[in-house]
Parts: sequence; C-alpha cells; structure tokens
Amino acid sequence: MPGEPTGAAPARAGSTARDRATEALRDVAREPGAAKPDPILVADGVVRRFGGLTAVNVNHVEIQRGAITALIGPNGAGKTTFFNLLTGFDRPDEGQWKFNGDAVQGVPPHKVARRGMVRTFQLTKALSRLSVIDNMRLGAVGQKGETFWRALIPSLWRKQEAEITERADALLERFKLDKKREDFAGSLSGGQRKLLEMARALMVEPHMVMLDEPMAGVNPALTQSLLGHVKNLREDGMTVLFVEHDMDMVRDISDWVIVMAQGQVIAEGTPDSVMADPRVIDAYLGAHHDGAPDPSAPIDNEPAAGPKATDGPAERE
Ligand SMILES: Nc1ncnc2c1ncn2[C@@H]1O[C@H](COP(=O)(O)OP(=O)(O)OP(=O)(O)O)[C@@H](O)[C@H]1O
Repeated sequence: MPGEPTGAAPARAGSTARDRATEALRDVAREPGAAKPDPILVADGVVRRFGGLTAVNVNHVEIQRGAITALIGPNGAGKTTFFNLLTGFDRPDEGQWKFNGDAVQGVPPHKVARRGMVRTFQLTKALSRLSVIDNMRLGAVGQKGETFWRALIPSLWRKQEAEITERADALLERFKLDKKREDFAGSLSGGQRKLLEMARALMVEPHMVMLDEPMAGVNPALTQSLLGHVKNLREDGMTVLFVEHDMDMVRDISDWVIVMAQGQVIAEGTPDSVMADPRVIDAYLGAHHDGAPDPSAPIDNEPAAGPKATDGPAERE
C-alpha cells in the first residue's frame, strides 16, 4: 500500500501525518542537499543541458517520505525539467537517483509509475475529447494486467477492467467528479481539471505524487477543496512533491520547501525559513545586493522581491 509512514517520526496516537512530518523534519539542516531521516527519493549529480544552457544541475537532494515538499523558484529555474527527469519523461546528461531504494534513472515513465512515483499532467487537447471516466481508465495504464499474455485471457482482462472502473468511480466520488463521469473532460472548469489530473494520477496507487502547478488556473471557490485533497494524500500515507508559484499554497500545505534557481538547489527549509532566506529573495529578484544581505529583513518590506503570495500565476478563472 502507498507509503506506510515508516519514517523516523514515530506515529503517536492521535497525531496527524502533518505532525509526524513536522517532527521528522524538525532537526534537518536548513541547507541545500540536507539529509532527511527517511528519504523516499534521493538524487545525485543530476545534470540536464540544452545546448549551451545547463537547465538542471542538482548536486544532491532528498525528499522526505510522508511529507509534502514544495519545489519553488523563479521562472526558468529548472523545476519542470527536474520533474521530467525524475519521472522518466526526459533523460539527464549525468546523474542518478533512487526511489524507495531502487535506481530509477533510465526507467521509462510507465515503469516509474508502476514503482509508485507518478506525476500529474495537464489535460491535453486529445484527452479533453475523452470522457472523464475514460481519462480515469487511461490513468490505470501501466498497472498489472495489460501484458500480452493476460490480454489473451479475456476473463482475466475483463476482471481487471471491472476493477479499474470500480477504482475510477470511487476516486471520482472522492474528488466530487462523479456527476461529471460521462462529460467530456474538456468541458470541466480549471479547478475540476486539476482535480481530474490528481484523481487520474491516483489510479496507479502511488507512493509518491508529483503535482505540477496544482493551483494554476483554479477558481478561488475551488482552492480550499483542492488544498484539502492534497493534504489528504499526505494523511493517506503518500509523499507529495509539487511545483507551485502560488506562495499562499506553499505556506499553507508544505512541510518542507526546496528552492531552485538557475538549475541548482539554492535553499531548503520550512516555508517560513526559506521565504526569509536572503539567497531566495536574491534569486527572485534576479539580482545580487552589494554587501552582505540582511537576513533579518522582513520579506514583506520588499514587495517585488521575494516569493510572495502575489507571485501566483496570472491566469485565473
Ligand atoms: N526542451 C527544451 N529545449 C531547450 N531549452 C529548454 C527546454 N526545456 C526547458 N528549457 C530551458 O531550461 C530552463 C529551465 O526551464 P524549466 O521549464 O525547467 O524551468 P521552470 O523552473 O519550470 O520554469 P517555470 O516556472 O517558468 O515553468 C529554461 O531556461 C528553459 O528555457
């Protein structure tokens, strides 16, 4: 089952997954590449170049199991490229990483998903023309059972198809999309699409879910519901890694924040520690101050500077 909380933080009666994640991360150094007590993902020396541009150059990074980790950074920092590499959608020039102790670099995306690491995808044009339930069924691709030999045994296949549909319907109900079951996915609102993307990723019963800008294009009315669903993933024992520009969301739900700039991890820590970090403010400014930055300078005094709540995507419903 998805990531039993095997972490260093012992489960106390009545404690939430958030409490356990906070406790597990309490003594972790607030510095790039910090070692975690129970990492589900460990990456080393990951480099991706596009021509003369080094888009990703991550020396070492660990993602704590059972926690919600945000990956933030200014535009072009390399966040999406790093996501693509980790999930097998792109190939690195250098580097290796382990998921649940197994090396997964070079493993194709559907096999990475089968091992329990999935990422959400924006609804493409083609998927928009499929119904909501068919999108969900497609999310199950890569699950056990669609091998050649099994495909030759219709009774096994049909049984699996029934299981897939049952699982899809349960998830649609959980994400309050059951009434949209037969609708074209393209007819959903921005927020409902995000819910569908998340629900679809859960079809493979992952240990770790990677969300690419879960708040982009989401109507404020659906914001709380979406945040609730992400928090529930953690309560269900899953690890969450998400890229997001919306700093309200980052503050609200993250246990840990990793900051990238110019392809590198430049800071790590709790949301508060990271957002007060002068290196992070500098990275968002895209400029370096003369002399030593003032670490005590409150970020709110610098409206255009740091990763602010207003730094969210312009696109809103
Ligand atoms: N396929 C590609 N070919 C060439 N350059 C690319 C490619 N993909 C990404 N890049 C470049 O790599 C750098 C990192 O891009 P990436 O999209 O990973 O950043 P990001 O942090 O996700 O940015 P954003 O927050 O704007 O989405 C950018 O300079 C981008 O232009």
